[in-house]
Amino acid sequence: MNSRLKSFSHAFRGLCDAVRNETNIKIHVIAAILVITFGLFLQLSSIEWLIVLFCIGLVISMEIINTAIEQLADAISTDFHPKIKSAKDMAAGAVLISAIMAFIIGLLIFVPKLFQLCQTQA
Ligand SMILES: Nc1ncnc2c1ncn2[C@@H]1O[C@H](COP(=O)(O)OP(=O)(O)OP(=O)(O)O)[C@@H](O)[C@H]1O
Repeated sequence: MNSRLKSFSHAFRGLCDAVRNETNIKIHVIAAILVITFGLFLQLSSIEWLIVLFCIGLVISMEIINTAIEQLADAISTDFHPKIKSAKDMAAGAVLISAIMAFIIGLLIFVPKLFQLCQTQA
């Protein structure tokens, strides 16, 4: 197989493994499907779609990197090690920041749209 195609298939296998085995990633994927459905219903503008899709991609990517770091750390040692603690906590912190930012951005985009919808219905 062409080496580029091989790298792509490894990446795709990693993605499938992550979604199949990691509960947190499953939750993020379900949340992403709900947000996209809601976005279609509220007819987001192009720029709003760009921001929403970027946030979804960022949070899921961060969660996958966090899982990869956890697995790598566990493969090295499951004994307590301050550096492993620090690495795992930092990776979890990165997920937390991206999720909080995505949540705030989601509120800024969706709440005014919902108010608009309620006003037009009233
Ligand atoms: N080998 C270790 N040495 C030191 N601290 C560790 C070690 N393994 C885990 N920890 C600590 O325990 C926390 C939880 O680690 P764990 O690997 O269980 O991830 P988790 O929070 O269960 O992640 P997830 O829910 O995404 O699977 C880490 O953030 C870290 O603070």
